[in-house]
Amino acid sequence: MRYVSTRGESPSIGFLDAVLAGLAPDGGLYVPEAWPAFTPEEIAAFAGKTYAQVAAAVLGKFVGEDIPAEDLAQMCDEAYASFTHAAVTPLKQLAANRYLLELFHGPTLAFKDVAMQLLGRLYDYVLSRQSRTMTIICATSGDTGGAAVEAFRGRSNARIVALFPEGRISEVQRRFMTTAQDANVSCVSVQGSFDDCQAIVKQAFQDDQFRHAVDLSGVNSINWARIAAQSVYYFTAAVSLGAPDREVAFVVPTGNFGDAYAAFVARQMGLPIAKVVAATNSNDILARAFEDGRYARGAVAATQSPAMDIQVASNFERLYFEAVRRDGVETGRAFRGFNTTGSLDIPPSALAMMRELFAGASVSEADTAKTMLSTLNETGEVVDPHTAVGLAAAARVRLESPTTPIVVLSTAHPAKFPEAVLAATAVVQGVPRGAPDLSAKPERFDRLPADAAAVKAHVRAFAGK
Ligand SMILES: Cc1ncc(COP(=O)(O)O)c(C=O)c1O
Ligand SMILES: N[C@@H](CCOP(=O)(O)O)C(=O)O
Repeated sequence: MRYVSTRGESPSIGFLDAVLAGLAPDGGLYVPEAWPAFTPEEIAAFAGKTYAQVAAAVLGKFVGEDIPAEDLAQMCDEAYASFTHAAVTPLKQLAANRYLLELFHGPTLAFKDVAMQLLGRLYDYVLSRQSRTMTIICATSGDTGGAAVEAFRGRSNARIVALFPEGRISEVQRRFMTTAQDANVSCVSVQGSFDDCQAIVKQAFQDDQFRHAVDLSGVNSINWARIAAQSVYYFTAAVSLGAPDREVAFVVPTGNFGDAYAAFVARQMGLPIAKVVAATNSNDILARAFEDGRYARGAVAATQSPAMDIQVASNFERLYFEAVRRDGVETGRAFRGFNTTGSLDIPPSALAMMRELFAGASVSEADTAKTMLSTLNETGEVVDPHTAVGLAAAARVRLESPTTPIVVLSTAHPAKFPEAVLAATAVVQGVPRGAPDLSAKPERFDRLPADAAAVKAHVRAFAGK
């Protein structure tokens, strides 16, 4: 399996090289050169398999010859043994044809653990064989950073720098990063937004000298292994609801568009997905793009669902690339232009292709809070504000067939956002049994301006390069 850049100007590379590379040298994102697929019989055979077994089968399609099947299977077994629920990502029925897919049973209580627990092992596997130590940089609006720190802390062949926007993530999210005392972890509070943090990460990858000096890698959803690992739960959920003989729709709380795009990947591989609704908070760049065909950045607003306070949805470039029939020159032109002007007009044929699968829905702050309360009253479930955005969007979904099950992704445990949960529902939400109480642990982080040069200097000093 080879990987090509969405901007068409970088040579194709193998799976492990794509994983370690982060961004392609031309500034694009890596995608598979051709889509691997399962037959309906192969998908049906996932029924009754463990999560780790399905993960190994799905990931195996992307890994190709780069990792022997038994090694990949062992990594999947170990990664998903770190989850506290036997099903790893259990489905919970809320009403007729309405389900929650709980993705928060990993060590940092957010869906990011699903991919990150695997990535930590994948890096260890490759880097130990190459006797190499890489510097990982990641931008976070709260959850990627914690999951990445947890997955990489204490590892001898990787150091990690997590950039988070100052004052714009919850205290629990921050503590999942900043209480790690391991010498290979550096957390940085950046005086700016998540978009600033992500732009700095992308700039760092495009500085060849810096990239080589620190041996840079990235574990945001830039990294194809993140997307591949996140496509697995669409298979397990859909199969348990009757796929491949029955279509399923998904509502995905969305920010950087990695998770919703992973649903597209699952469909490319043969999973019958009727619809994917990208549910946003008031940072609604994607909802607007699917609605009016204009992908245009707005000012970032702080919301109760801070992990989705994003106005530049990195993975939209991957979808655009598909929608313009894999024209790398056009994708490069469009996204270089977007970086300069802050907007791009989606060609009508590309928009039509996107709308075959995707719809957007933007949810107000008032509706998010109301949904947390009504979900508690009607189902007894306390949900986090990101999940509530998904549930509120799901209430608006009209599908061609009313019997198609609608699965809302529950992307974080409510304990990560106790203030928002308390304000909306009057419930005092503590961390679940077995999860660490980080509230009294000392924190350790640096503060920097939203400036790529300052961050790169910090990373060099941290890496000793
Ligand atoms: C809790 C939570 N929900 C939803 C999202 C949005 O996911 P994505 O960025 O893949 O669109 C995030 C951030 O990634 C998150 O942390
Ligand atoms: N919401 C994310 C933002 C980064 O997304 P990623 O999927 O590209 O890592 C976060 O919580 O950090």
